[in-house]
Amino acid sequence: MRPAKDFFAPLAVGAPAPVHEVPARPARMIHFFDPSNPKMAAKVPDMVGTVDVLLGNLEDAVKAESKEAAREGLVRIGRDTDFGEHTQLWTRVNALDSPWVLDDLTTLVTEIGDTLDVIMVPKVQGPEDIHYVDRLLAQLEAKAGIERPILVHAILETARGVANVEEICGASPRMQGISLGPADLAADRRMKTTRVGGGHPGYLVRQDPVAGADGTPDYAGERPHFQQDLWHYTIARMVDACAMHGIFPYYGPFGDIKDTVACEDQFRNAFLLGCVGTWTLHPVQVDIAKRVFSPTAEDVAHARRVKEAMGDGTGAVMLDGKMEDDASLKQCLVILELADRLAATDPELAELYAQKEA
Ligand SMILES: CC(=O)SCCNC(=O)CCNC(=O)[C@H](O)C(C)(C)COP(=O)(O)OP(=O)(O)OC[C@H]1O[C@@H](n2cnc3c(N)ncnc32)[C@H](O)[C@@H]1OP(=O)(O)O
Ligand SMILES: CC(=O)C(=O)O
Ligand SMILES: [Mg+2]
Repeated sequence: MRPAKDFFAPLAVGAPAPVHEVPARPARMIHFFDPSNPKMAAKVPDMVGTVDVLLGNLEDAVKAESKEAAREGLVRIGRDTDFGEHTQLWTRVNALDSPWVLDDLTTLVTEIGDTLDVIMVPKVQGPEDIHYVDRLLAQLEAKAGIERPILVHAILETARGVANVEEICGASPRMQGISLGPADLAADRRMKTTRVGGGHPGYLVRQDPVAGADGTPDYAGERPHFQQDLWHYTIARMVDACAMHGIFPYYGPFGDIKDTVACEDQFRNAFLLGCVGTWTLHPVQVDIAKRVFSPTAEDVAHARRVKEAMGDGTGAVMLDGKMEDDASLKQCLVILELADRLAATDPELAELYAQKEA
């Protein structure tokens, strides 16, 4: 165990000092692209400013024969692209047990480490995986003369990872956040869904049977049923672990690209439960993520009214027939803080929220 006094000490001589608080930069959508795919890579410069995070993916979805091309492509993009003030560059490296990850980390940190904001580590099993990456990054940062620490994001996609999620979140001051990895997690848990995220029509609850003419339950009669969220438990657990450690939870991929309606539902469930963003796999998902992970103008206006009505923040008042008090004010302050943060980087939202105020 690392004692508290050493928690924020650099792990290599010459490495930058770890951050004491993870910067709350907007990351409503982490947009995935394959740097070995020339068509996708060519679109990256035009996406700057339209997405909060561009993520060069090196892991799953990149063919084994293209791993080196993806790594080299990402180095080129990192060197040649101006990411501006508001779009971050992240990467997802290959898994820690793969033959590619050591070269991924070594190459990326030494070649474009000062441009990379966050490294996403897949299939994290426990704090030991984060400790390994933490020390190695410190060594590489020192070697490359990088002046601010690169942050680490873990994907929650194994049963062991879920069991250890609190320890993973607290394993290093580099920990920026966690994303749900529903595909690998489903396989690892031996769940029986073959979908990449989203619900399943078989996972439902059904209303009790009503009594038939003879007074006995009519099991064959019409009985409303409702599809349930397969991911609720894991997302809720991830949100609590992240909140406890002051880092950020994200929904992951929604693989049914054509089903934009269910995609929006899944994203919104995650937003309401506390996630700050999601992955976008295709350009069609970007606006959905932007819409869902930005509070609505109505929510912002309501939160402002509660804040106003609550004066010094204590006591209870009635507003539109509803009780508001110290606790509901805190809920409203969450919305207002997020709205202010997003408006600072998104002029359209700034205007929308200001209009509602006028
Ligand atoms: C479980 C996990 O690990 S999830 C994370 C790993 N998976 C990924 O990263 C997947 C990323 N996304 C993709 O690979 C692709 O979007 C696919 C394979 C899902 C669909 O690709 P396509 O069949 O080419 O989609 P489609 O034909 O609708 O693409 C339309 C245009 O958008 C482009 N495009 C598609 N996805 C992206 C993207 N993620 N970023 C930028 N541009 C994209 C295509 O190149 C195409 O460009 P064009 O009009 O110049 O030809
Ligand atoms: C997100 C991811 O990697 C997965 O679902 O497996
Ligand atoms: Mg995965």
